[in-house]
Amino acid sequence: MRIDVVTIFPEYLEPLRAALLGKAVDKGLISVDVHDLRDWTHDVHKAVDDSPYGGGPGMVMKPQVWGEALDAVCAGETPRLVVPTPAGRPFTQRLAHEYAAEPRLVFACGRYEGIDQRVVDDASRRMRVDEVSIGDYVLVGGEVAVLVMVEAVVRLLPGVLGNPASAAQDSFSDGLLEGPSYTRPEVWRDLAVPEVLRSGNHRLIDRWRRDQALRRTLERRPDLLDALPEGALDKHDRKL
Ligand SMILES: Oc1ccccc1-c1ccno1
Repeated sequence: MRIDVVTIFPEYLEPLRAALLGKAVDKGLISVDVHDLRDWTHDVHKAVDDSPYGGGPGMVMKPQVWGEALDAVCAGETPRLVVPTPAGRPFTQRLAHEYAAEPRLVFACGRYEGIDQRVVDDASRRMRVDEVSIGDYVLVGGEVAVLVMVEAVVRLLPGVLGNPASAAQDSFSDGLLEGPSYTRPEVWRDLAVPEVLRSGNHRLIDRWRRDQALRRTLERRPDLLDALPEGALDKHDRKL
């Protein structure tokens, strides 16, 4: 997978070269190129924003600069363009899986009051464009959202995680939140590991884990239960 990021703060994306993601680059599983948007300015001040039409607070990122940058960065194999924005569709594990199947992703990091909408409208004439939110809160810029999305996507690629089964048992992989996890010692500060996990009875252990996941999902994210496909809950699940 080829990943490109366009930003006015390239240093914000340094974590993409560290740890798991850095290893994925070293293994040749992904390539990551970060581009400074200001490289496509032509004025001495390297201006990337301007006042909003219609008035209002803040500044809007200029279409000319973004247009030239995306023309250059998106050249070659047509990418899927992802634009983080608080006004975007939710970024979910399902969307992460979709992105993990893409050969090329380009991320456009907006700042200020956002990017002139015509940049998305123009790009949509040549490639698939997603305006995506990582949650219902406001950040200063899209860089942090890109770090979140790239990590969620790249960990799904074959060969990235040490144990591929981990991704298969993720929270959300079966539509539910993951239940609690435990490791040694058996008792810690008078708190004991649930006995069933030490029983060696894997049928009971699997049932207990499923019950814990259902209870946690019901308590914290009942909306996920409503979104489960027909037949996802068996008769035991429905008794909880
Ligand atoms: O708040 C933002 C500002 C710029 C770019 C993205 C965001 C955002 C907030 C939530 N998801 O994305």
